[in-house]
Amino acid sequence: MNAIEIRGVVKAYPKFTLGPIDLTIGQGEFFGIFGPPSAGKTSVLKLILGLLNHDKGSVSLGGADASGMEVADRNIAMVFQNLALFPHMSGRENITFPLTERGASQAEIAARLKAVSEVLHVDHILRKNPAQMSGGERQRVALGRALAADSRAILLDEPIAALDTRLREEMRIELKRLQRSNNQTFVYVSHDEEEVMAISDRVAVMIGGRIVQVGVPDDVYNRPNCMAVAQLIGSPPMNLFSGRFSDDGWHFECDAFAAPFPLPERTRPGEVGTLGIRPEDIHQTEDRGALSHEIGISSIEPLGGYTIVNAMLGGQLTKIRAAGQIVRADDHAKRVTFDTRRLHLFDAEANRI
Ligand SMILES: Nc1ncnc2c1ncn2[C@@H]1O[C@H](COP(=O)(O)OP(=O)(O)OP(=O)(O)O)[C@@H](O)[C@H]1O
Repeated sequence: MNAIEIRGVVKAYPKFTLGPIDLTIGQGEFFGIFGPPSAGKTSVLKLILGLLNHDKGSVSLGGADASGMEVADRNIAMVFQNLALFPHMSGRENITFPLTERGASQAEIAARLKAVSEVLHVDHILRKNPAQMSGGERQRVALGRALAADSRAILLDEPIAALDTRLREEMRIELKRLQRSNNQTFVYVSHDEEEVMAISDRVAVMIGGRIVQVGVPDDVYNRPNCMAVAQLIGSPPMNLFSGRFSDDGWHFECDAFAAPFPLPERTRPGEVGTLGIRPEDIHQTEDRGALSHEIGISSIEPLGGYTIVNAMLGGQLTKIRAAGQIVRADDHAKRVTFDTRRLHLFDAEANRI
């Protein structure tokens, strides 16, 4: 049975319309929602939690219609970005708050606290107040509170955005481990594509109040269904060349180049379109054939294990991701070739061909 089903949901704010949203999240799934600021990600979580009433459509939880169901009856926990811990309560009181609220027995509270402390390693902070905790500790307490409630699903809204990079990476691994060991449904919102791609079983990409693509991270990265997703996912973003598909159906022509690419049958000869190529799919070559292009290197950014080469290709700035540490522009070839198995073609409406 699906943990969460959203069907045709629309919510109109005065200046923003969310939806229509259709989303199915499976029991035990780690589901990521990714999108730029103001895409509507938090609003989707609020719909699930019951903090937001929709104008149209339906939300079901565990197969039951949740319309009109009170927040407390939905049995869903949420970890907010600001964590929303009670400042006057200790770590222990914060974690056990939902259990105390619903009148759980002292024995149950003790058992749940023990279980949560074991997985989150929070024993040493149970007596501290939030003001005495580090960012990572507060984070653990907020998660502990969500886990202690033993809810149907946990919604996490940018839960680690405020932490430093190293701690974020640690927490990411910990979150995934927790979710797996509890086999609990997690819905994880982030505007950090690397984070959401690394942690999620499936990802929904939201833009302007709509979900534009849902898929496993590999699919969203390798088969973005429109140019907007292609540009949002991947860093540096995909290089896009606008041009047209030649009349003979064999070439893509643009200002930067006209080259024979094995265009799929679905492309319409003579139509305008866009060719996309990810920075890591452009390679150095000595070959001077029709599939190679001359570049003029404008700058290089050595980033440790790889180097970003900023180059002009037929007048267009093109990002190339080269393996290894390149420190001088002269150490990179002045010709490149595209991996033709990894081209992305988009039609005049910016949809994937
Ligand atoms: N209660 C509200 N009343 C009116 N407009 C709202 C309300 N809540 C959200 N909005 C608007 O809806 C849009 C989406 O907001 P939402 O917080 O869902 O997006 P988000 O993707 O989570 O953004 P962010 O990443 O910046 O947190 C925004 O333009 C916001 O101003």
